[in-house]
Amino acid sequence: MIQARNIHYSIKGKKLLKGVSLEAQTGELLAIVGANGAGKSTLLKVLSKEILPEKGEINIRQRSLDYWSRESLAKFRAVLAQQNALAFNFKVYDLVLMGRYPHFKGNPNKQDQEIVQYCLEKTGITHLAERIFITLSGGEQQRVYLAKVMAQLLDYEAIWDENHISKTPKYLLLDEPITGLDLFHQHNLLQIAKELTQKGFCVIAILHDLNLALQYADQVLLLKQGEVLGYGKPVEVLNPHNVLEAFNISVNLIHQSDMACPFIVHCHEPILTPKPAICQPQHFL
Ligand SMILES: Nc1ncnc2c1ncn2[C@@H]1O[C@H](COP(=O)(O)OP(=O)(O)OP(=O)(O)O)[C@@H](O)[C@H]1O
Repeated sequence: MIQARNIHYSIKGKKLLKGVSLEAQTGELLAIVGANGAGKSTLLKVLSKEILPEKGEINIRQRSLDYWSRESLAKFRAVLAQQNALAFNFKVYDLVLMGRYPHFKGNPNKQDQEIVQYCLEKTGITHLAERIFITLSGGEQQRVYLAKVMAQLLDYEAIWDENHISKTPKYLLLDEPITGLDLFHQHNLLQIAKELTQKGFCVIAILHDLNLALQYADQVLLLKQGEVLGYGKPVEVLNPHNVLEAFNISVNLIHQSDMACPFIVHCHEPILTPKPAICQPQHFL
């Protein structure tokens, strides 16, 4: 379980996170949603120990995040950041193999290589293995990042046994993982994330597409200006009232009998923008 309690974070006097708490279990996909600038990436950076909160507590595997060194965290926690800065002249295969670095000393063994092969296959990039990373399209690059973080965390047994559940919990933190992906690959990525939850992973993903959050998340954390506006089951959190409050847009939740979850559509109601004061004729009198 990853637990965050009462997290506060400020930068240059601006409060970016104000008392955020969450609890994500293994076997669960938690989606973090909210408008641009709501604090989602900041929260993910705090959870991944990239930045330190000024107040609050984070526990992972029943121990404070402070307890874990970066090296030990790298064995069971991987992060797909929004802006990656990988060494771009590497071949795709070598970049994905870098995901295994926390696990081997010196040279990768056969198991590391098989894990890499498996992750290339799962993300549909085996045919790109010998390509130089910078020559790939944006969506292809995004799948390489996914393959790399998968390779970092997967147990060898998991590639042979689809029912394998990791004995030690794994944590995958994804910041807007579907950026640049086409519709097929958006669903493919989230299906992989779901499968990983069934292998003993806890996945926390920032998503902008609320319909994908409804479809794939077990829980949703809705942020507004650094505060939690809603936290719980997707259909409960992503109700029209909360969506209006968080995104300033009117929506309806459409339920269809042949669909497992409702979907959100924009409806053309007036939105709650602060209206400019309209001068009434008497003001001119
Ligand atoms: N280093 C910084 N200096 C000043 N302000 C910052 C800094 N980092 C983030 N912010 C501000 O903090 C707020 C939250 O940023 P954050 O990146 O967490 O938002 P977000 O919810 O991930 O947004 P988006 O959906 O646009 O990616 C934003 O207003 C951003 O401009």
